[in-house]
Amino acid sequence: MSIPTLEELRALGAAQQPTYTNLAARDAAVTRLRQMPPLVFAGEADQLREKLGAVARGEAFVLQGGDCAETFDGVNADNIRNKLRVLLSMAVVLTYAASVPVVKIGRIAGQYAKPRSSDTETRDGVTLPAYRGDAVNGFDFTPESRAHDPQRLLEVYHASAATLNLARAFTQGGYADLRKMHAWNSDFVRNSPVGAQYESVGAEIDKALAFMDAIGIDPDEFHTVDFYSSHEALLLEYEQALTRVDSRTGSLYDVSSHFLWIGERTRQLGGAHVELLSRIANPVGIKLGPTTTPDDALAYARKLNPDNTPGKLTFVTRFGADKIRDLLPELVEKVTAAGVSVAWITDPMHGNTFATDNGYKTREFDDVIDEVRGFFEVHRSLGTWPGGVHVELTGDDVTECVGGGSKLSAADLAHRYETLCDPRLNRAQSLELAFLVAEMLRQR
Ligand SMILES: O=C[C@H](O)[C@H](O)COP(=O)(O)O
Ligand SMILES: C=C(OP(=O)(O)O)C(=O)O
Ligand SMILES: [Mn+2]
Repeated sequence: MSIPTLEELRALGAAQQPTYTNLAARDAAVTRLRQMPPLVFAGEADQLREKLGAVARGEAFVLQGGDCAETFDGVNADNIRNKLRVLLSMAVVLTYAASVPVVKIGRIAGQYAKPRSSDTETRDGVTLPAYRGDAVNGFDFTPESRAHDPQRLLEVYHASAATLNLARAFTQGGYADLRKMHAWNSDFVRNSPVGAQYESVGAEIDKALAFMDAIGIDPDEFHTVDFYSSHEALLLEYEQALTRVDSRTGSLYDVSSHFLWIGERTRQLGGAHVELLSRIANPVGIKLGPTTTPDDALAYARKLNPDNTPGKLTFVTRFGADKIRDLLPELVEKVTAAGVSVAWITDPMHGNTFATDNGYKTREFDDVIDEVRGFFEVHRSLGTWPGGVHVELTGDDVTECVGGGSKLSAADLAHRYETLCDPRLNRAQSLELAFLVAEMLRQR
């Protein structure tokens, strides 16, 4: 395998790309990115691929989550810690309540570029380029801010490096110690029912740990957590510049992240995104929306995982709660019958987005849960493994998705609607989802 050039990739056709006007500045940014050290090590991507192999075999479950769109402003300790805390808390609930190993992957440290339904946005008669994520342009509604700026690609690199550095410190340096899981949520245990539920899991785990201590078992796994990064591989300039030859093996790795996925809007067979990800050894995912045929899925598997290596390929289905029970069975049946090794994950967010009358893009918590339930039902009926969930969430108490235990209404959304793209589950809704999914897993 060789690294495809940007010219080769562009010739294949690539949807959802920025339109830079200053090509010299674009090329200078790419040249600089090529000199930057890797953000992740190839060996870590290999480890994740092996863990995802266990998922493909039905022996482990994936929790993948984070912002729809990370922002440069969001690169601060509180924001990163809050996101990690909610993800690790959810993982504890799933691991303990369902007794299944959980592979933890953040939509983090690189999730800065967004595909959009429309190239433009109009406000009060003024039309400007749509916001495409901090990797491309600014959210402020001015011509200067909305211009596509290649210098932002370097800022993505630095923001990702800072985020990963703190994530590594938190997960390897003691904060994620299982003995401290009570402290992670102590502030909100008192005023929410799901907090109290979390506290009772914590108490049970404390008892189990005390018992193991007493008989002299103290494994490393209790002190540190294996945590991986992921984002949508959308911007060709960025991902190609960070695709490198691994000196150990001669294989190619995209060292911008451990796991990369291809989005629903850029999954053209024969297109640039599928080509680039077919060349790398990282574990990769592909989002599959309701128009995906079984033949498409088989073609993706041949192209992205020609050796049929378990863990190399993840199918992330995002059909919508109203479609999953009708459309998923045929896909799973034909892929399984062809002997294709794949980890199946559900994204119960992107097929369930709607706008409220008061103008907010939102999702209904019950629809999200219903899609996960449909995903479990289909896999259970076919004897295949429901391998994980992929969710948009934040560690903060935002009001972006309606419903959940606190019954957020459309009128409540104005209170703390902070996302720059899609609505995320807040901290309580995320933990509620974890308990409900743990229950579904337990019934296997
Ligand atoms: O996560 C991304 C969104 O689903 C995608 O960007 C489409 O959003 P839009 O319809 O607001 O453009
Ligand atoms: C754009 C996204 O999803 P999809 O490609 O499935 O629409 C996303 O994950 O934010
Ligand atoms: Mn999204």
